[in-house]
Amino acid sequence: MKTIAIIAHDGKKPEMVQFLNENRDILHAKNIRLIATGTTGTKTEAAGYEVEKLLSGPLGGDAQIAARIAEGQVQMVIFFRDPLDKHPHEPDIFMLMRLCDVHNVPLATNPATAELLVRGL
Ligand SMILES: O=C(CO)COP(=O)(O)O
Repeated sequence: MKTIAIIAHDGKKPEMVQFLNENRDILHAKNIRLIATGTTGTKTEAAGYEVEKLLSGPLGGDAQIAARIAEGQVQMVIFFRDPLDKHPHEPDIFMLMRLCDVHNVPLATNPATAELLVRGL
């Protein structure tokens, strides 16, 4: 079973919910397991998905997902970043993205890319 980590900054959470709604069939058909940072996870549950919720991003959620990536437990990351906002946990965000590259884990940072990745599952 593949695990996808999903994360969205506040300004991008509506787009994440829309993405999850639009891709429900494929995610269910492929038996995907979801993990998420705290608030993104709450929105994901509200959209009708089962999801393992980690800490909220600013409290270490990105770092927790980064650790899972380093341990080989995550096969894809969908991270809708808000490029127009500042984030106090920027170092954690960079660490997560860096570890995707270190471990060759597909990373989508916008819905157009995420759509292509999910179609390739
Ligand atoms: O801050 C985040 C990613 O950097 C997201 O965290 P939340 O899902 O808890 O809002």
